[in-house]
Amino acid sequence: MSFVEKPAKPYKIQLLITNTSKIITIGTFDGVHIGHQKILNRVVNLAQIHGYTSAVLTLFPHPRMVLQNEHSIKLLNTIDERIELLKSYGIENVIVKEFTKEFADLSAKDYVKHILVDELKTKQIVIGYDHHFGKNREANISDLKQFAKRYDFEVEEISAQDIENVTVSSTKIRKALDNGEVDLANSYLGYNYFITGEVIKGKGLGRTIEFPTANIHIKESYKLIPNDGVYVVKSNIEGSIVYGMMNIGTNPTVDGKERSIEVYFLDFNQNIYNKVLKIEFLKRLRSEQKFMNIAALKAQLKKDRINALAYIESQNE
Ligand SMILES: Cc1cc2nc3c(=O)[nH]c(=O)nc-3n(C[C@H](O)[C@H](O)[C@H](O)COP(=O)(O)O)c2cc1C
Ligand SMILES: Nc1ncnc2c1ncn2[C@@H]1O[C@H](COP(=O)(O)OP(=O)(O)O)[C@@H](O)[C@H]1O
Repeated sequence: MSFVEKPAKPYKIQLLITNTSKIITIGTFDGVHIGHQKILNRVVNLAQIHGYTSAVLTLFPHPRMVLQNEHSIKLLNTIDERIELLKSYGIENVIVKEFTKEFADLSAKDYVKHILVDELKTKQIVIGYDHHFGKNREANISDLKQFAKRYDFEVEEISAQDIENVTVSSTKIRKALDNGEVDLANSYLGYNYFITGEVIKGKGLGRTIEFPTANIHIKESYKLIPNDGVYVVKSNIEGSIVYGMMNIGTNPTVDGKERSIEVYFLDFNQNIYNKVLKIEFLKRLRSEQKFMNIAALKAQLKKDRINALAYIESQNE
């Protein structure tokens, strides 16, 4: 199977903005990693103390996609995944603003007055010391503190020290995944890196070698796919945890041209065409190889299965 890179469609998100006083933090939060989680925790705790709604203002598409027209940029989460992750850490109101050229052109004052104060009813902002905002990133945290006095909200600054103490970054996680180091990425994320996609028809070859594979189609072309290779993975299929081994690559043995993502699920025999699966990466087993023939590939798949089972057993002890 293949997944075709389509240009990202303009994304319209209609999410309810609650009509309540809010404590918010603002950012891209790509990955929602352990550093982000610390900030989210602070927002959730303060919201409870003050009786505010905890909220995140996040922008989509990524500013670089819009301002530099960079379509090659890959993100750790699709926008839907980002919303779900933010909610899973206790954020009550996730507000996604479409990042357009017009949005980027808002002056710092208009952004604070119209969006943060009037529209979102912000009472407190938790934000990093180096945050910039408004047209051309014209305003900084000391400007924000001036606005706070004028419009009656509070600013809690996260210090340079606190930010440097968190040695994790979205960039580091992207690099780890580009190298296939999923266990390193998982330790930075605080959860297992995952993809979400629909099971589509492949060439029908897998079944003939007794390794049927679910071919996964990810509709968001900006989603980062880990480096080509074979991985132990896990999914929840209709309430049951199912382990599997995934191949990401071009299937050189059968002279494949396009990159595909396919999973052979262990101890599993169900038709799952058209189902949308969330699949977590657990461990990298090996690189994709070109074998002499299909029999050699099949022999390797049997070895992969033994290695995958040994890994799963070692984790479940
Ligand atoms: C765990 C796993 C590992 C694989 N490793 C390789 C590999 O190293 N080289 C390769 O050419 N194909 C590899 N494949 C892909 C097979 O070539 C592929 O499953 C087969 O072509 C069937 O494709 P289909 O589902 O589109 O019919 C692997 C598949 C799986 C599930
Ligand atoms: N153990 C399994 N792992 C993955 N898919 C399975 C398994 N058992 C049955 N299936 C089903 O078989 C399909 C894969 O069969 P396969 O012969 O590889 O065809 P295709 O190339 O069209 O995906 C999957 O999409 C799924 O619906």
